[in-house]
Amino acid sequence: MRPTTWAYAEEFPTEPEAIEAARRRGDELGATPVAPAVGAALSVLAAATAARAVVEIGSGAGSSGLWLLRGMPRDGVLTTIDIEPEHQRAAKQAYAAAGYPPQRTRTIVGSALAVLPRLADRAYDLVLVDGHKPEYPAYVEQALRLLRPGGTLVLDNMLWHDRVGDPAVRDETTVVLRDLGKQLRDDERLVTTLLPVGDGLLTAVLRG
Ligand SMILES: C[S@@+](CC[C@H](N)C(=O)[O-])C[C@H]1O[C@@H](n2cnc3c(N)ncnc32)[C@H](O)[C@@H]1O
Repeated sequence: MRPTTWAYAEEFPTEPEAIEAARRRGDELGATPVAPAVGAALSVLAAATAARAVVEIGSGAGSSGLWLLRGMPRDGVLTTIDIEPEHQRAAKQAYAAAGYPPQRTRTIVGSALAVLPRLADRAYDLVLVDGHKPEYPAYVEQALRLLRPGGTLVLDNMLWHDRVGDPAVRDETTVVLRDLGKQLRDDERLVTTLLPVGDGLLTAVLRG
């Protein structure tokens, strides 16, 4: 694909003002927010699957959560986890500033690997993974337990800054993400694709 076409597609979505503000806050806090094209894909996935119960690992300052909420049905609830209280505070403010009532979000401060085991089995329609990259395999193990049959698993950064696609790059995080992508691709329980949007959005549906 020509770089101009690529850039056109990446810049195609219109970013709502409240999400732009959350993205800027995320950048300030060092909680790298999803790019608008990734966010728009999250909205579409949430809308296409009418995801009412969503878990997010890595709230940041709320960008990805706002994109998800945008696509979810009006009575949908986003459960979002972040280890940094300051990030979670910023995310909460972002949801309120965008007009979402508090009952639409459940914000949890804590380590994802401590929080996830407390969430119910087969109770969620969609799980977004955007936390600490080396922990992705452990998040996935939990996510597959949380998802209902037919539910959607989404992992951001699965191309990891152009590193995953280059076999010569073998640092620890890259290898973890590369191996995980292939493992999910080959998992018979899942229907999987790696969308080359933003930094790579691996999307998988748990077969019913
Ligand atoms: C890439 S940022 C998430 C950005 C967010 N999804 C967005 O679009 O605005 C990663 C987030 O994961 C959080 N995080 C890192 N390690 C974590 C852990 N072990 N448990 C939960 N959250 C973690 C960080 O504090 C950070 O806010």
